Amino acid sequence: MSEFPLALGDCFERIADDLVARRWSVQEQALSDKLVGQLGAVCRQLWHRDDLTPAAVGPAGEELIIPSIRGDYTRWLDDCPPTAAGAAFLQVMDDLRAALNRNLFVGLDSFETHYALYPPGAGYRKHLDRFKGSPLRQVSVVAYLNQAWQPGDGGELRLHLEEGMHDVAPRGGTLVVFMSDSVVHEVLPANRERASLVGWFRRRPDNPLLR
Ligand SMILES: O=C(O)CCC(=O)C(=O)O
Ligand SMILES: [Fe+2]
Repeated sequence: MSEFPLALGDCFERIADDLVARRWSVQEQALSDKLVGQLGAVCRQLWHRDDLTPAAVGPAGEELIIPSIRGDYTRWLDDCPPTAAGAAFLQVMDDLRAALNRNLFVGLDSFETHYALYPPGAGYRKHLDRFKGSPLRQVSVVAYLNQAWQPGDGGELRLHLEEGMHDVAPRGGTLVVFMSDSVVHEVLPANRERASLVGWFRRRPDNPLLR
């Protein structure tokens, strides 16, 4: 049994069902307080030690840093000193990947993830996560690391859906999962530091069915 159990045991099946039915899923309290506390502490420590770098927009080779479009600071988990919490998060994501492959028949074979910190006032304008420079991204995941997030703190993830807009508060433990190629979304500015782990499940480059 992991040191960091998931709070909700059946959460992966519900995520898979939601993705089939409507391409997005929000699961509150999916990660335990302990795991959120430790991952959040790592993210904030990286931030306060100046170990996060301004995130760029645009395709590979043509990246630009434009804080009015995207104001977060990031670092790949793979590029951080290993921690038990980071390993536990990767294990949870691997279990989710297996559940999605079982239920959606999508050959997801790898996962990339970075810590992200939005300073107060920073956001990320409307975008899709799959674009020319990252054609292999299939499914996006955001795990929020903000304990005691209050209504009025801002920082919502706004999903732009056919049925209208849907805002998600970045409360610690909430997991948001959506199809990278079709769910347009944006991050609204917050009044306080907003920490998360953002990741993407990728497909094998050679699967013609998934193009
Ligand atoms: O932090 C979020 O709520 C979403 C972040 C995002 O859209 C991204 O990094 O691509
Ligand atoms: Fe995004």
